[in-house]
Parts: sequence; structure tokens; C-alpha cells
Amino acid sequence: MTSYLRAWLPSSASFFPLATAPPPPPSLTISSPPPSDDEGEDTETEIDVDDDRPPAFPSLNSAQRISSSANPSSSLSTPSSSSTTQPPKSTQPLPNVLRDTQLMPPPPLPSLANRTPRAPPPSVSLSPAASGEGLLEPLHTVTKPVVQSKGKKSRKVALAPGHSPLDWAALKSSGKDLRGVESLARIPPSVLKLHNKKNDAWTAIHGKVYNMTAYLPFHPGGENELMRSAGRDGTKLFALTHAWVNVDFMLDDCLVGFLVPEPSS
Ligand code: HEM
Repeated sequence: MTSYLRAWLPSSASFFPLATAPPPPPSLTISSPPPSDDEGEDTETEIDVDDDRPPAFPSLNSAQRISSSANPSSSLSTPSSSSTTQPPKSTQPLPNVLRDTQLMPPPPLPSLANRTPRAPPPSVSLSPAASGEGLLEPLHTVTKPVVQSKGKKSRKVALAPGHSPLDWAALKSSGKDLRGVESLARIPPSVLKLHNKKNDAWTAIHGKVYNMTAYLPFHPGGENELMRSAGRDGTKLFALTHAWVNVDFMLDDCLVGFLVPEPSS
């Protein structure tokens, strides 16, 4: 009867898995040290062999392993087979690794003789004469000579407190009227000549007429030097003394007009 039933059922394992289950996969049983007070109660731990095995060294597909397999006496063979009781892992087909002699040779070193110098990087030039482009300098501006002639003494004077170049810049931007005229005018030399006093000093530089009265105490060369150009064209004196000074900027708020030839009667 029982044998009849067994033969009749398609698979007894699907109905009675515990009774006819296949043997478990091989596992490594390691005896753990005696349990301490605070540890669990298990005395044996089952560990998967594949998880605990150290990685092969040298690597399975490394050049060292290939060279050592060619020379069996080499010390690079896997040590695990001799030092442990684990069976040697199944031999896998080793990948084809090229030896140094089979590798492509490195490229030749570049020849210094064939090198061409790089073009200089584009840069902004402050000198329009040098490159024809870049920032334009104001008209009539000359670069200050760096080296002064030997023995030439500076003729700068000590300015009164509150009359530094910064104070002049502050006065210019204060909005105070420094011209003393309603509008710009065409000024002939005969009119310019009338403004030659310290409290009313005009001068013409590069064709522009400035009321320099307010600037007198701020002039680094002193009031007396500046007054030498009062009431007349001071372009030559100015250029002889300091052609690099930007008068267009320094006295722009003092502009009163433009120097014109004397009208013919
Ligand atoms: C009217 C417009 C003028 C302006 C805006 C002006 C401005 C200046 C400035 C900024 C300096 C200092 C330069 C520096 O630090 O290197 C200076 C110095 C000087 N200026 Fe003028 N100046 C003017 C006219 C004149 C004139 C007409 C004369 C001459 C007659 C003159 C004679 C001097 C002298 C002798 C110095 C001292 C230069 C030195 O030895 O360092 N300036 N001026």
C-alpha cells in the first residue's frame, strides 16, 4: 500500500520536503571560542566557504601569476593550498595577458628642434602706438620718465594742510562752482590777459582755457610757479615742467572756454 502510494504521487518531495530533502550543500564548520557572558548561546557558526576565503594573491589574471605558472618553482604560487586544509579552488582558464615585450612601445620623445614657439597671449596694451588697439590714452598725455636726471632736485613745495591731491579731487566732486562763468566761451588772448591775478587766474593749455584760481593752493609746484602762466598761454611752460600731468582730468571742472585767435578789427 505504501509503495503503491509512493509510486502514484508525482514527487513525494513536494509533499514531504522534510522527509526527503536532499543533503545540504557542503559547509565549513568552525568551532568558535567558548562563549563569553554577554554573547549568544551558539557554540558553532556556519560560514560560507566562498565568503571567508582570502582573495588570491597575486590576482588570478595578473602577469605575476602567469610568469609563476610558467616557472613552477617560483615563490608566487598560491600559498593557500599548502598552508590550510581548504581544497584548492577549481582551476579557471587564465586570461591572455600580454607580457612587457609584447606591449606596444612608448611613443618617441618629441624633438626640441621641431618645436615652434607659441604665439604670445593676447593682452590689453595701454599704449595705442605699440599695438594700434587697446585703451586709448587721453590727448597730450606723456609717460612720466622713471629715471630723473642725476642731481636734479625736485621743485615740489610743501602744500598747506587740506590741500593734497586727494583734497583737490574731493573739492572737484563736491559740486562747488570752480569756473566762475555761466557758459563756455571763445576766449582771445586779449581777454585771457585780463585774468592774471591770484584771485582771478586763467591760463590756456593745449587750446583750453582754465580758471586755475581754486587750484593755486593745491599745485604741487607752488602758487608762484603756477602764476607764471596766469593770463597767457601756458602750454610751453606746462610741457617743459611736467608733460605727463593729465591737465584735462585735473582741471576739467575749471574749464571756462577755448583759446581763439584775436578777432581782426
Ligand atoms: C595749469 C595747470 C597745471 C597743473 C594741473 C599742474 C599740476 C602739477 C602737478 C600734478 C604736479 C606734481 C607732478 C608730480 O608729482 O610729478 C606739478 C608739479 C610742478 N608744477 Fe605744475 N601744474 C600746472 C601748471 C604748471 C605751470 C604752468 C608751471 C610752471 C611755470 C608748473 C610748475 C610745476 C613745478 C615746478 C612742479 C614741481 C615739479 C617737480 O620738481 O617735481 N606747473 N604740477
